Amino acid sequence: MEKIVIRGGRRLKGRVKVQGAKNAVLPIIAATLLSARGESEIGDAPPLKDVENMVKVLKALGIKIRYANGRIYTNAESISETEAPYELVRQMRASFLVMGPLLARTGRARIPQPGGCAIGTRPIDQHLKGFKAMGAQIDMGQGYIEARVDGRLQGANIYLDIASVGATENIMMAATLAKGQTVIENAAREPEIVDLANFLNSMGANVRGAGTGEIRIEGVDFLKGAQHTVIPDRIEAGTFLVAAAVTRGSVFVEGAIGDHIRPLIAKLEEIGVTVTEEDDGIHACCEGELKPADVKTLPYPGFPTDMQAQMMALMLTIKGTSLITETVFENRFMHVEEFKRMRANIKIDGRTAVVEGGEPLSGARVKASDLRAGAALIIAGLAAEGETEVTELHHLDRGYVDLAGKLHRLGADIERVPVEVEQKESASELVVQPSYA
Ligand SMILES: CC(=O)N[C@H]1[C@@H](OP(=O)(O)OP(=O)(O)OC[C@H]2O[C@@H](n3ccc(=O)[nH]c3=O)[C@H](O)[C@@H]2O)O[C@H](CO)[C@@H](O)[C@@H]1O
Ligand SMILES: C=C(OP(=O)(O)O)C(=O)O
Repeated sequence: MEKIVIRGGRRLKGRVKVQGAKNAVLPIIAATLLSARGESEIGDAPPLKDVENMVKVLKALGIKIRYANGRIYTNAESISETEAPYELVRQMRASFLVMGPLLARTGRARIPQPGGCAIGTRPIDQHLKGFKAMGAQIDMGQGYIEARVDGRLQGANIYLDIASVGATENIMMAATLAKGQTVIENAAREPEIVDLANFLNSMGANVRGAGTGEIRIEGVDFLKGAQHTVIPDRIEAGTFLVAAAVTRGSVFVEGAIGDHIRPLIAKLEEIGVTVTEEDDGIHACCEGELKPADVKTLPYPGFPTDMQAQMMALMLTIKGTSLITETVFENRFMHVEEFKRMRANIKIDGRTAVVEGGEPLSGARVKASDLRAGAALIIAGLAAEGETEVTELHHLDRGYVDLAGKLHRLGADIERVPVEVEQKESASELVVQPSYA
């Protein structure tokens, strides 16, 4: 077990390169299952725990897949299994994204119920509604969801009650091989949906409208392997821009795409951060005093929920009251209790956190309750007085490649070290299995 130790007070300065997007590469790996001919090759696949797990899920389905030097090679001409292993699905909800492709390719899929996680209950009713509309029979029992269809899925009109990212992706993938046209209304519009659609189209699919609220998919008879490079990770990029602001530093995030993080850039500018978009990335720099601001998370193109915790860390360093409202997940304030250990003044009022910022944060021992909470605690530690120790790093490793190393190279006093024996002595810590997602 390891922890990250940060001694706060240093300004970040320099240049950092953004990794490939976790939330783009995971559905794209699942989509390679749709190819009945030839090999797929995915570039800029970040070496994350989630990527490793998704590769293992596909391996368990009997397809040829290997990961080397940031590239994933798959050949799914033959699929020998239609059941995803519980141990892997339990660790990563995104593995449920194999259901659409499996159903479309083989007419069968048996996936363990993915369950909730630290940020919310995260039902999958919209995914299942889509598959049912396309003619699949869905059976739920004993912790598994079984979907089956005799012959091909049928194209259908599907209105999503919630613009769910995962449901849009799962249904879009299933529809590529369905008979006739599928229309997804109230579809999610995230850049990762567009990236997936681009990959599907390069495999021979006919997907139009990705990135808008209405996606039209004309089913085709088969798909072939294709080459693709995933988009840069907008959440990792945003995390570095916010970290620059937290330390009142100056950081250039190479590869960041302004159009993918428009609401974050707008909010940083409103606060007083100078953000400059260049051809090859985005620069954030702080000179004057920063002002408090209110933030409300929303589906894309609104402010991303995956940046909410990091933004809260920034608000804690700004004098005055900021309101942070979380509307996407019902329980995404677990980091608040940990911030309080650092002497943060935050009150929760329903879905809104009232942040009284400007008082110095004090270094403390804190735990990452989820992936973005982990990143937020680390960047709060960059501004805190004294030493902060962040544990439960398995959450962080799901989505960030070497965050501590990258911050260190930007000038932070930060290191990742093994947890000392005295910290392991709590029996509960030794027996509880980490739940990743
Ligand atoms: C791997 C991946 O891409 N993960 C992202 C994806 O997660 P994910 O795809 O799971 O998120 P969704 O967009 O599906 O979830 C949004 C909201 O809809 C609800 N919901 C979703 C599906 C459903 O069938 N029924 C339902 O009620 C969820 O509980 C949640 O409250 O989008 C989230 C919202 O931007 C991000 O935080 C995650 O980082
Ligand atoms: C919530 C997240 O991811 P996941 O959907 O994989 O849990 C995230 O990336 O912040």
